[in-house]
Amino acid sequence: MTPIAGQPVLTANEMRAAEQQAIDAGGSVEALMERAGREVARAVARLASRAPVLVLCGPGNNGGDGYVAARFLAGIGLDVRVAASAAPATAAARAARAGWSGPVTPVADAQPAAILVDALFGTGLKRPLDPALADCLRTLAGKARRTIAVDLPSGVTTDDARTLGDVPIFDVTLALGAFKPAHLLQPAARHCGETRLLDIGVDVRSDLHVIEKPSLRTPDADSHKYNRGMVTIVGGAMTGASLLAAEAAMRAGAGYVALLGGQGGGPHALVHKSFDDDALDDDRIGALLIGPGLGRDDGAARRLDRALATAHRLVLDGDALHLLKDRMAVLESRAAPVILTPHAGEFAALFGEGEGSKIDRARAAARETGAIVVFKGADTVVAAPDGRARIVGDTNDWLSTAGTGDVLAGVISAMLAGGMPPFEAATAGVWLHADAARRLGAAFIADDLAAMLTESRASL
Ligand SMILES: NC(=O)C1=CN([C@@H]2O[C@H](COP(=O)(O)OP(=O)(O)OC[C@H]3O[C@@H](n4cnc5c(N)ncnc54)[C@H](O)[C@@H]3O)[C@@H](O)[C@H]2O)[C@@H](O)CC1
Ligand SMILES: [K+]
Repeated sequence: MTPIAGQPVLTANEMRAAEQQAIDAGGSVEALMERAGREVARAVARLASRAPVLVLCGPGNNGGDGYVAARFLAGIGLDVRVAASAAPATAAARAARAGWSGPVTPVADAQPAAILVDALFGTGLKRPLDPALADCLRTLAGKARRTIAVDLPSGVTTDDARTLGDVPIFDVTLALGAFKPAHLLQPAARHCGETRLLDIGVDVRSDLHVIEKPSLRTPDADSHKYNRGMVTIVGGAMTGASLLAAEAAMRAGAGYVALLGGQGGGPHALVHKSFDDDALDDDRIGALLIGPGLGRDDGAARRLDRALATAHRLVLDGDALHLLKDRMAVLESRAAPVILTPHAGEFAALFGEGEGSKIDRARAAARETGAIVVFKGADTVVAAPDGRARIVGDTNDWLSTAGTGDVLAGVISAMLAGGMPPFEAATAGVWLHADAARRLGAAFIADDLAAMLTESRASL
């Protein structure tokens, strides 16, 4: 089993191309399938603890993997039964079927077993499952003690991570050769349960990766508050949100955090200033954050216009994104980097529903604006205008509470002010935010999250 952090994520076509390269380099589909099936069998054997296994095989190569896995599992003495939804339709699947010496029953006649292995469809799924087959899959999954999907749960789309119909929630999904978007993006990801990556000997590359632990500079004898990074936050109607962002920026490592035009409060280390040209024109500002608690009235719009007119590196969040809708053209004219941190609603308001997966949409928005786009959610995606993208691998659904977005905006601002390039700053911020949430576990509030950043930052 390979750790998830830093791993490349491939679409169905990219995976096929990678497999083809392995074949062109002297391999064969059959050899890849043999390896995939053997790795699946190893993983299933560990999960099965010698309980009876039912393998469901589809017509394609996913089914082929199922037949090979069944052969290996029987070879180590497990009680294995195989049921097929259709006859094998590829040469490799036919060869795999021929290698299975036991009986094959129709899926409709299959008896439930403690361990269910779903090898019906993988990256080749084209349409919803036939209703009768989907029904059998749900029933057999419901009666199993443990459900394991080979490559992908049958019924989820690989690239845009949709569910076609009522797909069971699996306990474990064994990703073959590489993670695919469906393993990470919602709603498909939740149907995968715990995803484990199996190495099938295919060299995989992508400009989309799971976010990994960043490497950050620690302060040294030459450090002072300004070269650690100065974050200036533009305040507004709701001071609490600005204060959460401010505390997060400090605990993520910024050397100096100032709040302009706020209403007081927050840690003593936070510097309060009025919102005026002097405060904004300070060229020591490493990142200017506007949006958390800004409000949406004319005063807020004036503050945003003033912030956009500066030459500072900008992080735009919350209300600033709402107000940005009428000001998109300004982004193109800015020389200094901009990071946008929309959640789904803000994203749709700015860029529309768009085409394709969340990754495709984030990439298109980054290309269109020239900004780094942090498309937030349980499956946060960070995209750069040049096509690089990262996706969070470590999620905690307890982050769905008020103020956690303000905390993220503060962390990203601290990374940007500390001198990281904007794409790296955004991904490092998302990692720190997720790490703090992981440390907190459950039922935390945004204030706890901001406070926990000290530990996350210290762990790097
Ligand atoms: N290509 C390769 O070299 C390798 C592929 N591997 C496996 O192969 C899988 C991809 O194989 P395939 O491209 O054959 O695709 P799948 O096995 O996912 O399924 C494709 C087959 O199912 C049919 N189909 C699609 N949706 C259907 C539906 N809703 N109802 C009924 N039939 C439907 C298609 O017409 C086709 O016959 C991967 O997920 C992985 O498990 C592994 O064996 C490793 C090697
Ligand atoms: K499957």
